[in-house]
Amino acid sequence: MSRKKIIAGNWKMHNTPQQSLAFVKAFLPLVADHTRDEIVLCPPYLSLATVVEATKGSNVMVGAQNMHWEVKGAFTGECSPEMLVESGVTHVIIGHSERRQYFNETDDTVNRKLEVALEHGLTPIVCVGEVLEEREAGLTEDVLRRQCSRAFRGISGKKAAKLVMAYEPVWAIGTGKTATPEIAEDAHLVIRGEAAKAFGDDFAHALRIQYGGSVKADNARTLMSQPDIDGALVGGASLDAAGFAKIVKY
Ligand SMILES: O=C(CO)COP(=O)(O)O
Repeated sequence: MSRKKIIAGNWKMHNTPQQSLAFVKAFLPLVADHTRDEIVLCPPYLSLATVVEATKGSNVMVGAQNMHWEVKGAFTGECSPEMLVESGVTHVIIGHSERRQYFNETDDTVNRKLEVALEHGLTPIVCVGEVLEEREAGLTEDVLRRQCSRAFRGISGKKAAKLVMAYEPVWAIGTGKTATPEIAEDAHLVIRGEAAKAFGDDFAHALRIQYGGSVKADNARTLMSQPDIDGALVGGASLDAAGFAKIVKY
């Protein structure tokens, strides 16, 4: 079975609503005929509505970069799954390493968010990946197994059908140091193995696993030609419409 690749741009804290609109206007014509892959833009919260509106009827979907696990409540500064769904958002990134590093995201909160995202019909993109010290200490596989098994805890394969995983080695994010296709492929196999343990072989076989970390137009094709790399989660290089379109069309 071939897995449809999913290529997502994580804009992080870039692009005001006006800047986002200008991006979408430039980007849509460049990818209008592209049906081979799923294309997702993940703007910051305040630009979500603008991007949803501007991409309506197109082949581009919209994801959030985070969300809370509760539907409502006294959680100042947070955004709920219900709010995302009502805004026309279809995808949500969960457990990005920057959230783990700067905003106290843990394997446990990732698990709670994953469960709630699935309950609300969102397509979760769950990020896992080791930091440099862990890789150098030979702990990559342990870290990936732990992050995956904790993220999947208590979740049924039936419910998890929409799940997308992203392998983002932290040492490759924003550093220009891309993982070699072999390193990425090995990590993807570990993640697929954990999915098989949690949800069964058929599920794992259908699961899409993106690679993220210094993906550029000139390395996208090599990465995505690996058998277990099913797309890309692109940071810096997704901020330029023409450049990101090139990645999408790798
Ligand atoms: O964190 C990333 C995507 O979520 C990757 O960022 P860069 O593509 O800028 O390395």
